[in-house]
Order: sequence, then C-alpha cells, then structure tokens
Amino acid sequence: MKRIGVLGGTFDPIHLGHLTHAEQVREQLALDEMRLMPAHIPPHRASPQVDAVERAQLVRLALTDYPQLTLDERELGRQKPSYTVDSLAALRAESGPTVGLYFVMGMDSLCAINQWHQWQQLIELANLVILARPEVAPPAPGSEVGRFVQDFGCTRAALLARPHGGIWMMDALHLPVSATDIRAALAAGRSARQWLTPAVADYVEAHKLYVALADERHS
Ligand SMILES: Nc1ncnc2c1ncn2[C@@H]1O[C@H](COP(=O)(O)OP(=O)(O)OP(=O)(O)O)[C@@H](O)[C@H]1O
Ligand SMILES: O=C(O)c1ccc[n+]([C@@H]2O[C@H](COP(=O)([O-])O)[C@@H](O)[C@H]2O)c1
Repeated sequence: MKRIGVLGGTFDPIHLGHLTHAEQVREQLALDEMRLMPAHIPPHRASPQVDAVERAQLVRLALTDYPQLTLDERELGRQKPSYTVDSLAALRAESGPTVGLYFVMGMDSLCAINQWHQWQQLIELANLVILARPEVAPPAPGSEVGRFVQDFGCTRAALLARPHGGIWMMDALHLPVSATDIRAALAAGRSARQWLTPAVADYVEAHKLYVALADERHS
C-alpha cells in the first residue's frame, strides 16, 4: 500500500521541531512521501506575520537540508480559510481510495480538533498521527475529543494497514520549540538560529523577518 504523510502548519516560520517530527513520522511509518503543507489563511488563529508566499519560500529553503521531505502547495492558491478537510478531500481524490493518507499534528492541534471545519470527516479521509507536546496534556477521556481518540485510536501496525480511519499517538523525540518562541526571540533582537535550518536562518536575518519594527524590513 502506498503511504503519504502530510504535516499541515502555519510555519511562521518553519523550525526544527516541524522538520524532525516530519522526518520521524516518515521513518516510523515507512512513508513513500512526507509532505509539508503551509496554510495560506490558517483557520482559528490571527493572521500570520509573514505572508503565505514567503512562508512557503522558507519551507523550500528548509527542504534543501531535508531532501526526503516535499512541499505541498495546494493551500496557497485558495482564497479562503485553509480548511484541512478540503485539502484532504482533494488529496484523496487525486490518490484514490487505497492509498494510506496520514495527517500529522501536535497534541495542541488534536485538543482543539472538534473546533475544525467538518472535523468528523477528517477520519473518513485520512489517518491521524499525533505528536506529543509535553506542555500540552492529552484530551480528557470523557471529553468529546477524548471519546474520538478512544473510538479511533489504534496501534502502529493497524495504522499501517489502513488507508484512513485510525489515530496513532506516536512516541517521538520532542524538540521543545515553537514558532511563537522564535518570533518572540527575533522581535527582542535575539538569535533563533539554533531552531532553524541554516538557509532559513540566513533568509530570516537578511530580510529582517519578525523584527519588532515593521519598517525595519527592506531598509
Ligand atoms: N515542537 C513541536 N513538537 C511537536 N509538534 C509541533 C511542534 N511545533 C509544531 N508542531 C505541530 O506542527 C503543526 C504546525 O505547527 P505550527 O506551524 O502552528 O507551529 P507552532 O510552532 O505550533 O507555531 P505557533 O507557536 O505559531 O503556534 C501543528 O500541528 C503543531 O502542533
Ligand atoms: O480545518 C480547520 O478547520 C483547521 C483549524 C485549525 C487548524 N487547521 C490546520 O492545522 C494545521 C496546524 O494549524 P496551526 O494553526 O497550528 O498552524 C494547519 O494545517 C491548519 O490549516 C485546520
């Protein structure tokens, strides 16, 4: 069975947490493809500081150090909120019913998944791979999301055999980094190089992304 993984994100900016996690999922599930899919208009959060074209450019730069990962640009062209259900439906239509699809998200995303657009359809289209974030507790067993995990949770072996319909809590090496921390460091004039690939760090510094004063850009 062919298997395709997708890590969706705002990637404002893309960092080593995203990349190492995507890489671990690719290895642990023996994926044929592992895609990074930047959101154009991320639902349920404030507008990103950097526009989608430039965030995608940062992903391209990051992938020069991670050639086993690829960029999925499907959300960039859509002039409406980047609902994951739309992207997975399009990917399912392209790939056919028997390909294994694996949508990857951190525990913070899982905890709020019942707020997502048409969230119960997601599991009809793909499997979900959840990465722990130690600062975020798993959903409480009696909650709506807790019951969702109970109903669809499965082992890695079961997940490998399913085109869709399973949730797997992956035990991954965690990098304690977030894009929020990176933006805050850069806005305060500190370096964030340790959390970025060299090419991304060079671009961010050269273009003065995330500095406190917007008019410092392009100066
Ligand atoms: N260090 C990390 N460990 C595990 N998952 C992560 C990590 N950073 C991001 N993710 C997951 O990657 C996906 C995309 O994340 P996103 O682009 O929002 O990055 P972020 O670092 O969480 O950003 P922000 O701090 O701006 O919310 C989400 O599902 C998120 O949970
Ligand atoms: O489809 C939705 O309603 C939805 C709501 C919130 C987040 N998402 C997706 O979840 C991924 C991570 O989102 P974020 O905001 O944590 O970067 C990204 O691909 C978003 O498009 C999707």
